[in-house]
Amino acid sequence: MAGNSFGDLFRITTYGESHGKAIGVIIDGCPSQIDIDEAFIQSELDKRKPGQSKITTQRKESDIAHILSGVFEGQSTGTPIAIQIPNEDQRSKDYSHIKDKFRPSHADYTYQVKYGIRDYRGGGRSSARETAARVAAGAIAKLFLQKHGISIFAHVSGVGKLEAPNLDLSDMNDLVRVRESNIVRCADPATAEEMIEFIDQVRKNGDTVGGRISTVITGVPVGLGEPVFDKLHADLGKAMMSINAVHGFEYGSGFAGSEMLGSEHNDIFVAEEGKPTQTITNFSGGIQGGISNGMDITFRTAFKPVATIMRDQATIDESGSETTISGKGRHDPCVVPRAVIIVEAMAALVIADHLLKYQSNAR
Ligand SMILES: Cc1cc2nc3c(=O)[nH]c(=O)nc-3n(C[C@H](O)[C@H](O)[C@H](O)COP(=O)(O)O)c2cc1C
Repeated sequence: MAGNSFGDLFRITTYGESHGKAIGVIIDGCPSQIDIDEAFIQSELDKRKPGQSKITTQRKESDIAHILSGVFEGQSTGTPIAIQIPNEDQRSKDYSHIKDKFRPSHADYTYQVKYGIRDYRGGGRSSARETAARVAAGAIAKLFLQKHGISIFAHVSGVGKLEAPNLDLSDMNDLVRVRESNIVRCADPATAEEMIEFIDQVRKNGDTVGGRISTVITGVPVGLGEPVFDKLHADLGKAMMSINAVHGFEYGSGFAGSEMLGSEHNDIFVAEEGKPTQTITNFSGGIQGGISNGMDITFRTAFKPVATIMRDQATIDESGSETTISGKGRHDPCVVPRAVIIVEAMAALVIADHLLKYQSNAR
């Protein structure tokens, strides 16, 4: 199975399946002398772990990160950092009823046809359990970026047709506090309440619902991103689209920009002596020509309603015969509350990779 690594200079390789012994990540290229705050890595994993609230899957995993290498006396040594997270609460028998069946809109059919073998227990490698390894690596990337004054904030801005109003992004600490004060991780408390109620209703109906995550990255200097294929937004797009269940990515004005006129959409420069050049608006989402322009980087990621619903559905089995399938066990009615931290992690990995390219003077 190819494609288990991501990034060029700040590079991760993840391994492990949902119902194997453990999942983990090897991080290559993390610079030396970064303070590796283990409590921070754990707090990031805690935001993704299952069983957090009534609106997430009830699988119970403590998701304890074990750092196996690359850290000495609390600092990165510049050698590969390996982090392993054991699997605990597998209940693999919960999946025996779908052993020979293909879940509609999941990865069972494509994996079976491509590889001729698949770990049906929770989807094996196609399970979003793999993303815990990315969150651990993303935490290391965030610690590296912190040293350079770069911060990332994401929150749930939409669930189904519910949409949070645009936020004032000036106080990131306060936004994180509000986001973490509600189980849906929306930084607008009134919308959060509506979202929670809606997701709970969907869950009681045995169904699932999609949602959107908005992200802002502050403190990125001018010049990150390569001008042709490895544009900063292209790499962010790949990172986001590599997350399970993601169906859409847009940066800056995104699809709404295509409905505007150039005279409305152009970001006008303001030059003030002694200050970095700014633009009045930021429809470019902080990236022009594939290169960061010093403004906040903004993007949105859209997640589908995930496949496993607690209802009977028509499907086919491995012999191609028609059959029915019904979700059993523990599943997420809406994945965005847990995906917020995955989005932040993948964004951190992209920015860390591009920051290293920028520092190595690949301009
Ligand atoms: C945090 C998170 C949790 C998920 N939980 C579930 C789940 O409980 N049930 C499910 O069917 N899919 C779940 N998914 C989505 C599947 O992993 C994904 O739909 C599947 O691998 C097929 O890939 P695709 O949707 O990207 O095509 C989850 C995704 C994320 C990001």
